[in-house]
Amino acid sequence: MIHTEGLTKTFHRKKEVVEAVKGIDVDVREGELVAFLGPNGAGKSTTLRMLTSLLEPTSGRAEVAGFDIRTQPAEVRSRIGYIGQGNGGGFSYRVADELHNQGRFYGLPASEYQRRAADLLAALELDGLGKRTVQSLSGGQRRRLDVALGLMNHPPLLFLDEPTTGLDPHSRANLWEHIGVLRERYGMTIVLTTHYLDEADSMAERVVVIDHGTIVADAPPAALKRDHADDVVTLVVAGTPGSPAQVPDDVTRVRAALAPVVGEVGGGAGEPGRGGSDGPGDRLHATVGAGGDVTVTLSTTHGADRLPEAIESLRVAGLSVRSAGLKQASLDDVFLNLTGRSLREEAA
Ligand SMILES: Nc1ncnc2c1ncn2[C@@H]1O[C@H](COP(=O)(O)OP(=O)(O)OP(=O)(O)O)[C@@H](O)[C@H]1O
Repeated sequence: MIHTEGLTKTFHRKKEVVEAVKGIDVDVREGELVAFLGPNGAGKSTTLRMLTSLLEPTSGRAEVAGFDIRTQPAEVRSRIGYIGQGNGGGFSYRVADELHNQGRFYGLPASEYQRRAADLLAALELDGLGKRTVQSLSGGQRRRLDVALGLMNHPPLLFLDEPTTGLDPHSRANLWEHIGVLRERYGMTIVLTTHYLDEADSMAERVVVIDHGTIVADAPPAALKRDHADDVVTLVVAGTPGSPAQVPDDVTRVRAALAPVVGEVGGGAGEPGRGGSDGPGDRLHATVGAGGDVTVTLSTTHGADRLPEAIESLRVAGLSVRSAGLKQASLDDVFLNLTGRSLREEAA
């Protein structure tokens, strides 16, 4: 559906030169749901605007739905839907009129655009609102109208630029539900941008992480987390009551008990474990707190498995676990490890 080679875009604004996109190579297969994830100004919208033929690339090439974005923009446009960041409907217009006008733009006969409009209003739970003006709709309804407008030409490929930004959590979930239904019904390929980490994680089949105009990672969310981030298991183990002289023994006992869980290579504080320097492996840190308890943190790719194994190993060794916790790897950890910055903090 999409194939790009070295796509770039440089803006010249007065004396300022902004290299918004610095060489994007990406392929999207038919039926995929791909999220472009990155902080503000990363180049996501600019990439989307080039792929939709709204913006001419500075260099590089791209084929979208089988057509060249530079030389065959009309063919591209007739096969895509594009839902930009702003609301598409004119505020004082009626909902149904907006949809019908969109159908006319695509040269559909009246019977066809009326049928499609009615179908989409029903599919997006907007039925009954056709006669209302756009400005009278709620934020979530307005965004769903945007989606309906983008689907009037039944495009095989849909671009959504930050579809859920500004919506409350309920409306976000609701819009996603509708996108899922539409995808099933029309078998669309979907490319969207977002800076909601949770959304990219749970909804996208593939996440393309963009930073400073380049792709820094491109994989399914689970693979990104496996390859670029760790789960962290935290355990507090009761120390032996008595003199401070026993402290090193407690740490040694805890380490010995956890050695089979961590694996043959892992175990040294701060040392790379399985996976070596090529990727994250198990890493164990054990320190003694003021109260004499041993705090263990285990960085691992399989936290949900390691946590019960670790508790059981400590129990078998006669050690008592006071508390245990698991923080699973997130796409923010992935972004942090790849760029040295937190996407969550930048968004805030
Ligand atoms: N028309 C333009 N003229 C000059 N600079 C531009 C123009 N459009 C975008 N830029 C700049 O290009 C860079 C990338 O912008 P872009 O909108 O693609 O980022 P983004 O990742 O979509 O960000 P956001 O999440 O905020 O939408 C930014 O520095 C932006 O200021």
